[in-house]
Amino acid sequence: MSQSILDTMPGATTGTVSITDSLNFWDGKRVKPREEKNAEPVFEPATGRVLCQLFPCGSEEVDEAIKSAHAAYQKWSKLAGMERARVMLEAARIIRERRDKIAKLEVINNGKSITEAQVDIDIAWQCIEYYAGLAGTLAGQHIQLPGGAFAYTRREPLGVCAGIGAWNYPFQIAAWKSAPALACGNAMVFKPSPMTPVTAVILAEIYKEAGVPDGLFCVVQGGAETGSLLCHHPMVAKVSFTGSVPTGKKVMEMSAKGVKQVTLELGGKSPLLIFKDSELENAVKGALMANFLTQGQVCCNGTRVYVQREIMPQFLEEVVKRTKAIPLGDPLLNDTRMGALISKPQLDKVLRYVDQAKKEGAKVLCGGDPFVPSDPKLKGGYFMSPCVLDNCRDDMTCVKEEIFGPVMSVLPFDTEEEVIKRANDTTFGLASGVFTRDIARAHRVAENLEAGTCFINNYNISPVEVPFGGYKNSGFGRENGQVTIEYYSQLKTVVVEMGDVDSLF
Ligand SMILES: NC(=O)C1=CN([C@@H]2O[C@H](COP(=O)(O)OP(=O)(O)OC[C@H]3O[C@@H](n4cnc5c(N)ncnc54)[C@H](O)[C@@H]3O)[C@@H](O)[C@H]2O)C=CC1
Repeated sequence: MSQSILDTMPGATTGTVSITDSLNFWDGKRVKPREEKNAEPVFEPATGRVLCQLFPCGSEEVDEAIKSAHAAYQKWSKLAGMERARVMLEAARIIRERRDKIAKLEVINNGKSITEAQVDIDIAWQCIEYYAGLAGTLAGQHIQLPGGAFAYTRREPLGVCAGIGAWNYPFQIAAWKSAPALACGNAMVFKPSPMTPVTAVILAEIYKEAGVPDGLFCVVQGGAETGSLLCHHPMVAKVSFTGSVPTGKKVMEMSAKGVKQVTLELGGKSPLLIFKDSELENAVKGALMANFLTQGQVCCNGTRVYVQREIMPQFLEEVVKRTKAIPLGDPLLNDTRMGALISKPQLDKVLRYVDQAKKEGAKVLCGGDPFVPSDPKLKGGYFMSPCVLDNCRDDMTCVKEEIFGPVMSVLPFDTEEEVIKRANDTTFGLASGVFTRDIARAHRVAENLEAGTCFINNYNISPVEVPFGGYKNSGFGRENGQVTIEYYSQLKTVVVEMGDVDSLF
């Protein structure tokens, strides 16, 4: 039981945890893999040790999970919103109570710093609490028609929804997808990234403990194959996906075959515009928040930092000073602010981007190297020093492609008109940001940037009340906020005749 792994967390340190519990969950319990074949090792990023083995679910297991979700859906969808809310609030309470233990387990599997993981878990329970609050408000409309006839609409769930997650926010993504789904009366089968399989099943156990019907939130483990089984399954009504653009396109294609609804939360290469009238210290802090959370592996990061030419020297001096001072190392230590990247291949990929940037003429002002902490147990970890690149141009690879690592590209600009054009010259459109003291400019820039979010005088804050999602290739549909109810429900119109049928025939 998860209790046991969570209960070992208070004393756990980096490099000491192994997980042998099975990581699938349906019918209200952990389920052993049917066959222990095609095992994939799951690593602890801070040490490079094997944390556990992942056994991908095949078609029979996926089918079993979906059927168990469907049975739960039939019970759950008949409850009043207020009844669902009560169970969800209990789940939120349990998460809040175990927050530090869950955060620790998340760090061991993901490599991010404990301070950040604690925030992630807080955002997860807040999201469940928020949608619990909305569950009781779901309602339709009443429309009067001629002759006393009338119509009304019912907001109904979709059925079994599939959630497919990325590895950068494992527990939080599972909460962001399941909370609105469950609030609307749906069930969910969730597939975490095969690199971070460990905490979604803790969420499943907590929902169960809070009182959801068995099967309401299931976890199937696996990679692309298991994910495509979910997308193709005829009993899945909707797929909500977080991940890369190429995979998102495949998910949409597969879902189209069954006319399933999709929400796609994909990658980005977001611009951050810093005008010369900005409060410089805040702008610098904003640029760090826009680039270095979760070792830079954040989809909405503002990795193209456009700085107005007049303030470039002061900005660079301050940003480099603060970047060099980021405490890097054992992610379970409270003082650490940057941990390890998710995997060796991801680390190598990010380092290659830095090399490529140098070849194309960028100047490394700091970082961009592999980092070996002095603690011997961290020698095999996937660490690199956070990097600031100067002398960047819009046509460079590091400015055009999503790096998904701690690499900030800084570019000079002269005018507002010019920088908006350059900022929008991308196929992505997830987020954007602007620092300025000029209130009219701030709103004008926000209006003109082609992105799903624009942060004014801050960056990367994501309160659960606020919708989150992309423009252009960064996807569509939204997570968080009231609007997400629309993406997990459908409207039924009921038309009521009060007189005789006026037939044309
Ligand atoms: N917009 C957003 O909210 C976020 C976007 N991302 C994006 O995700 C990427 C990094 O995450 P990864 O896990 O490497 O992305 P990925 O696209 O490789 O995988 C995402 C998920 O899809 C699954 N998957 C892979 N192939 C599949 C297929 N053919 N059918 C169904 N499922 C499949 C994976 O197993 C994983 O669970 C980055 O590009 C990043 O920008 C990451 C986090 C948040």
